[in-house]
Amino acid sequence: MSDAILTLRGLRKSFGETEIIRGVDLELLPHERHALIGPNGAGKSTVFHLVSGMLQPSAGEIVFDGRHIEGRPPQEINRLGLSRSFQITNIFPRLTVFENLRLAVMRPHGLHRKPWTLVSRDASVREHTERLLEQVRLQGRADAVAGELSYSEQRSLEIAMTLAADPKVILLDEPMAGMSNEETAYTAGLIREVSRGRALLIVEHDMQVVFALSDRISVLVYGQVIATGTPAEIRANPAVREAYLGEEVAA
Ligand SMILES: Nc1ncnc2c1ncn2[C@@H]1O[C@H](COP(=O)(O)OP(=O)(O)OP(=O)(O)O)[C@@H](O)[C@H]1O
Repeated sequence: MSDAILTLRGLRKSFGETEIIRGVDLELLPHERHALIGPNGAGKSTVFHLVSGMLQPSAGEIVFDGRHIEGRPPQEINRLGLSRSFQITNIFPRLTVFENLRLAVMRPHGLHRKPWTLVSRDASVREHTERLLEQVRLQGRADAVAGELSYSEQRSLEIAMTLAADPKVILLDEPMAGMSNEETAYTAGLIREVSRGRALLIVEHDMQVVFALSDRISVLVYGQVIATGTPAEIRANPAVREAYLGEEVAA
């Protein structure tokens, strides 16, 4: 019996004749920060698409919190407590920060239309939204139009939206892409805070961030996990250095 909150077993995905994910095994423990790294085209985003339900696996199992979720629709997987970062394109640019986040908070409550609960629900939705804004330090920007936020502020909003349903597992796909060093450091700190008490699976190309943030790292090369271990173990692994890291992080 495994303690993992998320388990991938023999996961495979082909596009036409080409097998891109070639038997991936991976375990995410309940409170760990786990990075999935690997060269361009290794299949990292495809793994995320499979786990979040955007793509159907060709074979294999995905077990989340004791339930098989392979092939289930994204909304259902999300409702079970696995949340993938919303891309910036999911932010409504003309709505305010508060309005965007409130929509994300309301989504898991469904569309119950019981008038006698509306007032109390409104208050709790507002409270929850404010708490999330504080958590990602956007409370001062609540009334700003989302489309006018800076890039890293948009990413913070995106992270808050990911947290809205209080997920057990968060998947973040390249959250630092396109950021300056300063923005990267800020966002890394934020991710560290908001992932506390949850499991995080992150795909990120910035190796400094990956090695500083992760409890464990899995290395995906050509659709297979060639190693999983602590940052120190991964850094010292000869196969990983040969296939991916090279001398970059050898020091
Ligand atoms: N829908 C698709 N149809 C056909 N091939 C695809 C499809 N999606 C991805 N691929 C191919 O699968 C391979 C893995 O892509 P994927 O985006 O998962 O890699 P990645 O590790 O996330 O890469 P990067 O680090 O560059 O983001 C690539 O060769 C890509 O061209």
